[in-house]
Amino acid sequence: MNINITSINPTYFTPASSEVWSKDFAFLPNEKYLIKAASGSGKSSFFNFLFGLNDKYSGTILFNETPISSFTETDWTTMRREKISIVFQGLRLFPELTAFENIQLKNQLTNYKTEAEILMYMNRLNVAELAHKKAETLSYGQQQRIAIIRALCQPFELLLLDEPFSHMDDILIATATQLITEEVSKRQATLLIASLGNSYNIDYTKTLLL
Ligand SMILES: Nc1ncnc2c1ncn2[C@@H]1O[C@H](COP(=O)(O)OP(=O)(O)OP(=O)(O)O)[C@@H](O)[C@H]1O
Repeated sequence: MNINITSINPTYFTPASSEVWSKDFAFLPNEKYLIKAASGSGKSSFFNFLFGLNDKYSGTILFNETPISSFTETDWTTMRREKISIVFQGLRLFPELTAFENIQLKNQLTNYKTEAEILMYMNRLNVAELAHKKAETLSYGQQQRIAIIRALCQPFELLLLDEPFSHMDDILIATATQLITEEVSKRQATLLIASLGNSYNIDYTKTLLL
């Protein structure tokens, strides 16, 4: 998916000058971008615009030439099932469901991954033994790993990760970035990672300061 952005700004606050707000730029397939953002600079707003959860902006965002402001709720539901996947800063796991159920809930919409593949991902991120524990009983770093696996268990052309590794140690981050970049390359997808500082040793096409 080609994403073209022309001079966007949130309508509800005046952001400081940056390489995102009021600028023109593109995100291309099979490329990785780091959005380096100070707290409060509007990183969640930017991701919510791209995920269709917030349309309070001026300027234009095009997905393959189509302004996303023209999408209906049905269009967005399809986009979120087939084209865009996200790890929210607040994760948004279902606390009463188990780790495995949280992943399957998303996966079952498209049956994108087999149960064996999901368990293999859980093994790689060292959470397989937690599969049947309720999400609310897991540490935040464990929940982050579940949210990452959930995001990978659906089709996508755009993967949005908002501070996805904040509670993970360096070894786990290296494993997670390996898994994520493998999946992104396989699908020729666009990866956007928002981070307050760390760039996680990923080979980015471009870093944008927000
Ligand atoms: N839907 C909204 N309506 C009105 N104001 C909003 C809305 N969403 C965010 N804001 C405001 O916009 C500003 C930027 O918020 P945002 O959550 O986008 O920043 P952020 O960079 O993600 O912050 P942090 O890194 O601290 O989570 C804040 O002052 C926030 O209160």
